[in-house]
Amino acid sequence: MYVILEWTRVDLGILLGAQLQLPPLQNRRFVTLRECTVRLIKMAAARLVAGTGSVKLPPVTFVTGNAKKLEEVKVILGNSIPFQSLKLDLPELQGDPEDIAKEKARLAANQVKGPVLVEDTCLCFNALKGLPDLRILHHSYIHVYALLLVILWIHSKWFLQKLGHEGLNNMLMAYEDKSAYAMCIFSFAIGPNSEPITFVGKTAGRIVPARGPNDFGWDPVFQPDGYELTYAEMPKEEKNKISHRSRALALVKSHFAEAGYAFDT
Ligand SMILES: O=P(O)(O)OP(=O)(O)OP(=O)(O)OC[C@H]1O[C@@H](n2cnc3c(O)ncnc32)[C@H](O)[C@@H]1O
Ligand SMILES: [Mg+2]
Repeated sequence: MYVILEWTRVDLGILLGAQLQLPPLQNRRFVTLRECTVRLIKMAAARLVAGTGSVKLPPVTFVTGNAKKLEEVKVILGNSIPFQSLKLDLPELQGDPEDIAKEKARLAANQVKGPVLVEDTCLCFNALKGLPDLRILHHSYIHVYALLLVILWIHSKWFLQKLGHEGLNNMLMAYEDKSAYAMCIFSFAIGPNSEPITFVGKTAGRIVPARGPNDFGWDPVFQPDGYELTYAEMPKEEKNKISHRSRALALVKSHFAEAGYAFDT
């Protein structure tokens, strides 16, 4: 039976963790008793196997073909997780965002033959009713698609390249609801044969006519809630404080801290 525990720093998990000399499970408000026990046992077992009190890993490889992503990841992670980067053009997969991220991690781990981190990012519009067919969208916009309730996510380079910033705005022309969210999913695979795990970060905002430098994807058309500036207009440090990417990476960092990985240098 699952028992829901309110997760505080003085609860059962912390007490168990302290007994086992394990780091606390961070950033979790609720956790099942079963999940807590399984995690603690897994971490303890991994450390016993490693024989050193921590799990030893070769350096993590962050695989991306996008230099702008890499810039942000470097700044956000700082020295918290030692990693190297590798530019691989992985296929632009379609489907459920978490599945895409996991598949990317599998493909990357198979090539790297070691621990990898990948990410998949998408911009999701809340208003569009119906999946657009790009060819029709280009000519007569959205009239044909008024009936189905759908969240459209724009997660491929190809989509943005085809439509441009104006095209993204045009898609929402007939709708009052310009709300959207940016979503980033990191996936970590410890090696080629391990099941990848995912970490999701989201930032809510809306789609606006393009403003600011045009050097990173859809940044000029996304204005996060609570701000008068688009991502592109914000100083980088400001974007990194509230971005979908930094929120997902906060979870990645917590995971690494909980697992207590140590890295070969
Ligand atoms: O090799 P990967 O990591 O897949 O790099 P990519 O450029 O293909 O990246 P995605 O598939 O995740 O992203 C799809 C599109 O979203 C854009 N994008 C990703 N993160 C963004 C961000 O923080 N702000 C604006 N655009 C972003 C990116 O430039 C692509 O055009
Ligand atoms: Mg991609």
